[in-house]
Amino acid sequence: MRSLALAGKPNAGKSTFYQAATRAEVDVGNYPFTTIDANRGVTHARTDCPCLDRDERCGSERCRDGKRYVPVELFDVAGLVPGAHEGKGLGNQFLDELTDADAILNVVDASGGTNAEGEPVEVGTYDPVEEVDFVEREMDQWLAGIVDRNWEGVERKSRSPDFDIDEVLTDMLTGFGATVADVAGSLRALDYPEDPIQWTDEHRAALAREVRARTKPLVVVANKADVAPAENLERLRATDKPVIPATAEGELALRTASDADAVDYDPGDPDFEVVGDVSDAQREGLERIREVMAEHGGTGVQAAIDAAVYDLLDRITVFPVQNETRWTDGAGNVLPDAVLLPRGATPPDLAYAIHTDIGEGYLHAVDARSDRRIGEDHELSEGDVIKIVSTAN
Ligand SMILES: Nc1nc2c(ncn2[C@@H]2O[C@H](COP(=O)(O)OP(=O)(O)OP(=O)(O)O)[C@@H](O)[C@H]2O)c(=O)[nH]1
Repeated sequence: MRSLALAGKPNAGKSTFYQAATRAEVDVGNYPFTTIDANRGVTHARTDCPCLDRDERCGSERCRDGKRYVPVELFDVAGLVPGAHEGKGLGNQFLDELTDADAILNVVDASGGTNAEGEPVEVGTYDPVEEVDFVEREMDQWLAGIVDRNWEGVERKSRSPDFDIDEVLTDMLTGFGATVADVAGSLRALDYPEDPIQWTDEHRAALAREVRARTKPLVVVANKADVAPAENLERLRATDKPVIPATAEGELALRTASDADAVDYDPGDPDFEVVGDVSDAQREGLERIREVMAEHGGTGVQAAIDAAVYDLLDRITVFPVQNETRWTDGAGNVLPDAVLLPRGATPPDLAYAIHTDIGEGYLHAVDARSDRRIGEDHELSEGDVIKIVSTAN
């Protein structure tokens, strides 16, 4: 799993979401992500820690009383405006960056208080449903442009006797994150002429749409839910996308207050408790956030990340250990790591995800909960605690 990208029109609240979601990070140097800069950081998916099944909580710095936070890269890309695929705004630079993302958090201003360019208008006068299609449309048109520009090459290759359209198109789209399965699935989903020379612009546009939908699934973050008319949220929910109402500003306020020991709050909690000194104005602000949380089950920031990781991308969390009795690594740390794997992953997949050497030297695996060996084809499950035995460890 590579990363999640925040996308949306200017002023929808992406920076606020990003700041809130990456705030708790302290130890950035320990992550395998190459570039960490102002717009690229670490957030966390939240799941149950396996230590909940033991007598004591594990004490990992990423476990808060059984709530486990699993690192995921998040990046925020500067303002996308309509026409970006033609180079408007920051245009292609934005779209290029999106190629890195496994899934997109499409941040929408659900209050309807800003227009397509992000300029303030009277709350409720702009239809946020417009914003739901817009990010997809920009990505689709941009990818269609890439396909168009490369089509002559595809036609040339089609004259070769061992021409394989899946392979040629995958080569072309691999930079966008497309696999052979994505390309083959896209080709089968629609009815295309066998000979690339007979393809029209519409065929290429349809292929771009299909590949994009498979490689960049999208969750709608209906932000500014604190001031959004209920009707807007209903209209957003009526689209065919997963929609998570959110208040990024509320989450940022809670995380800031939590850092200052003013409130007891863990990201993703449905509520919080005021535990420190706060001014009357602060208390009033916090109570307003509480009302929004009560209506939506939380601030929505953690829920949006979890929806992207666990629902859209269908990942499971697996906890590798070296000692299957104590659930520790070599240094005695309990449940030190959590790895996100695609559903259906097997012990060798986990071994490779830990390190290529561990994967190459794979011997067998032990399920630490049952203390039994599991086969190479065994499908791992959410929350599994697994010891990998490898010639490399
Ligand atoms: N009411 C309300 N306002 C919010 C919320 N989240 C963000 N805002 C406000 O919306 C405005 C825009 O937020 P930003 O986070 O800067 O928006 P952005 O999408 O990053 O904008 P660009 O950097 O221009 O792309 C700011 O004034 C925020 O305070 C929210 O949950 N509720």
